Amino acid sequence: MASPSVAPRGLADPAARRELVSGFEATPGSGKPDPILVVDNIVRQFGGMTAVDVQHLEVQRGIITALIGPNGAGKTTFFNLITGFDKPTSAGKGAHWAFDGRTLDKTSASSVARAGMVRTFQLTKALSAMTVIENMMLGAQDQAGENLFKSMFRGTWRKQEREIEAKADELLARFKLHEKKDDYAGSLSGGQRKLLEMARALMSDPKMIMLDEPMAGVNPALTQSLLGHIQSLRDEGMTVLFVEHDMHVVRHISDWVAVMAEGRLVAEGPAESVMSDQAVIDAYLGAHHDTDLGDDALLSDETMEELAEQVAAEEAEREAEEEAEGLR
Ligand SMILES: Nc1ncnc2c1ncn2[C@@H]1O[C@H](COP(=O)(O)OP(=O)(O)OP(=O)(O)O)[C@@H](O)[C@H]1O
Repeated sequence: MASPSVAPRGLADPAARRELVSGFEATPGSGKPDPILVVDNIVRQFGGMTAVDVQHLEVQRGIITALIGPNGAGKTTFFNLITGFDKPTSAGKGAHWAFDGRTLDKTSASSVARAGMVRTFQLTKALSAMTVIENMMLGAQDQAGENLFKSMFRGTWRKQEREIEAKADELLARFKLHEKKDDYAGSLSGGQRKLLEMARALMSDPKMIMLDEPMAGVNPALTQSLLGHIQSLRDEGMTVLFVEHDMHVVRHISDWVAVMAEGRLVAEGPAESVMSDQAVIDAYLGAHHDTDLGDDALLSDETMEELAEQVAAEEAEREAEEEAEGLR
């Protein structure tokens, strides 16, 4: 029987997730009971330097997996390779990866997205010069590709456009960006940009969303809201794979953690055990000595509330200043 493409809602229950991951072997490349992504022999060299050399990785369907590792470990290059934005040096020489049972070895980036594996993109200069809703519509176009093009000729374009716009409106409301709909994306705050990047990726109803540093440049108040959004996607049955440097965030939301160092997968396991793994500590310390491997106390509700209050006070101050300027 074909495996379901979306995980059962049962994984919204933390106890069910703990039970599921407790059955995974905490070793690099370990097998998973229902992997949505299976990667074999992905090597990428730049000149004589091996940036990525992942022999085997399985990503379990329906949970949040974090991909961590020190600077230069190869995480972004790995994301680029499996989403078709770069080509492995091992292509044709044993490189193989499959998503939801479908081989993606020779697949273009747009076909990977259509298969349901969608990554977020940082807002480039060009995207920043477009409005929020235009970004959302473009997100749909990226993913719908040929089908959308064909439908324009079939005369169903208007209907489809209306449907897409309705979906964009719904997502913008969910991510509290609706009031910004007609603003330029470039005018959004760091956190709002991250929300837009996520909303844009969701326009294609992905099965797995891949987030590259979703918390970078986000203020503490929005961090909590972004974390909540990521968790709700998982609770609705989506698989999440994310690269993140902030270990507090990794500890807070990951169900499972995979660690890369010098291009290789060096550890896998639940966050707490991975972060006390000697190979992981060595990899981080070897790369840079000041890494904070995360102290959960800093993410307590009380701390988050304090930070949220601080941010609210700063925002109120800024608004008052802007108002005063407007009256002048
Ligand atoms: N286009 C390229 N040409 C040459 N070297 C590259 C290229 N892209 C990446 N590299 C090198 O490959 C290695 C892995 O880089 P990558 O950006 O994938 O690491 P990363 O784990 O994402 O790092 P960070 O956490 O700092 O973003 C680094 O040594 C980087 O300098």
